[in-house]
Amino acid sequence: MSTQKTPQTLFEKVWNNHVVRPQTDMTPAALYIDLHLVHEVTSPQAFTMLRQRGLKVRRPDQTFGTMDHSTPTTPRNAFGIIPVLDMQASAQLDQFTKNCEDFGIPMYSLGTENQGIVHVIGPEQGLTQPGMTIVCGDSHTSTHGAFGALAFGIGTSEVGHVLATQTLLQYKPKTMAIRVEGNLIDGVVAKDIILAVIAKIGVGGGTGHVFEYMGPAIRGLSMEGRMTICNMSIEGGARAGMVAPDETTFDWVNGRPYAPQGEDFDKAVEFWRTLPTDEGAQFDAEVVLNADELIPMITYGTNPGMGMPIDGRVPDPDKQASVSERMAMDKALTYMGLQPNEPLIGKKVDVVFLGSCTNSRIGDLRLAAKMLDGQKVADGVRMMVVPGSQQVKAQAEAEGLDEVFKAAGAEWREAGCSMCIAMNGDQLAPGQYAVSTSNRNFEGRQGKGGRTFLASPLTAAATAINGHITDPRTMYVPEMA
Ligand SMILES: CC(C)[C@H](C(=O)O)[C@@H](O)C(=O)O
Ligand code: SF4
Repeated sequence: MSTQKTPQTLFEKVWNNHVVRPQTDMTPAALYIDLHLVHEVTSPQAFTMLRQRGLKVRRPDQTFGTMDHSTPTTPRNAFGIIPVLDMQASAQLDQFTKNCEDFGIPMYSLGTENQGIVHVIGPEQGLTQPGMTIVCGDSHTSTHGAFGALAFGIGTSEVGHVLATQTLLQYKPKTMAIRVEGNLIDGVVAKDIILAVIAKIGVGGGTGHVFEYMGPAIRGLSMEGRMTICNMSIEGGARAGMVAPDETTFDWVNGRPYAPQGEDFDKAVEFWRTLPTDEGAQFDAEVVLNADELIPMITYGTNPGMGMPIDGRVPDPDKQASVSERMAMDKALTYMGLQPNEPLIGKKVDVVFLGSCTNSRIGDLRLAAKMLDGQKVADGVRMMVVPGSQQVKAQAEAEGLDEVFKAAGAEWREAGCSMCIAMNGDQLAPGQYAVSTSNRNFEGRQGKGGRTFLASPLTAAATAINGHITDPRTMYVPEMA
């Protein structure tokens, strides 16, 4: 009898480790959830359901809350408090505090030292660890997959289910390998990789799949770069995105407050080393990209798949293969106020937004600060710098990055989702153009009538200086990568 085990992918290992009840032809699998993150927007009805049914939270110790979406990012008042002027937001935040208190869930409230965007604080606190299952009522939960966790967004009724049972009903997704060969050239960063992936496969390209990003270019990325990439997996239609854990991962997790400590950490690492995809394991699909050929990317349209190399021209709807593609592109270009074949370099912008769970970590801020050091944001351009968490903010201030941004004329704000979603007072005015480091460019996403170009922090900083869309390679400081 052969003792050889069938080679497994990273996803399959994590999935199999968490199946409580296997999937059948008729029913989904029940998966055990190691970490459940909650925020103020998608949890209220779930808590209402618990109250109505007289249920408790099954594992409050594996549940964690933070305030992020509807929190203002305006400066603190004389008492060090961030005032919430919007009545609805204020009521939502109060309700969230009450829900977490009533059910015994630890939570970071507005302005406190660890508060921030849910997908920034999980990794930062060491809550996010390799091999875990992680869910949150938020599509960008895919971010946590950068650690080799299986992490994905769930709906509000599922939030209730996980709160009550610590399990989730799921059909097993397929797998897709996204192999990025070669090495990035100067001025090209993780955000450009993921924008290129989505431009290649389209916003529906990953539907029903979990991505595993692999290859030398991914191995060469910092944890922050890997998080940027996993974050936008959902924008390629995927259920989740993962990167196999390695030394970069272990070093990053080591010493964080909720990470295993001392000997426990060593034991954990031993286990984490068993997680990477086995030689010969099969994926259901594969996509290959070459990092050497990538240049900075930017979107021109109203979904994240409408992206192109920054030195390209806006595509012509008439040249699209199908009627539906022609119509979609026509509509997008009309909304964006762009002409077919127009170059984007040189296009004037009104706002530059550096922030969101895609690009608001310390590495993103350092990158932009290097570009902005000693420079000025162009006249007539508003640049907002919004750290992803209070910890990122404190770190940036300790390094003097806030001074660089302020001296350049940018706004230095409190932590939160901010203009990524425009539900907290930070938003574009109708017709305004923004280069944004966030992940979504849908119509009205950053404010009614606002028009978004998604790009990297480097492209954002270069654009802020010139006041028009700029290829960061033309302003590149060598030691920047
Ligand atoms: C509010 C929440 C449901 C939403 C999401 O799930 O992604 C938000 O975070 C977003 O980015 O659009
Ligand atoms: S920063 Fe943007 S994408 Fe991320 S969780 Fe907040 S609203 Fe969603």
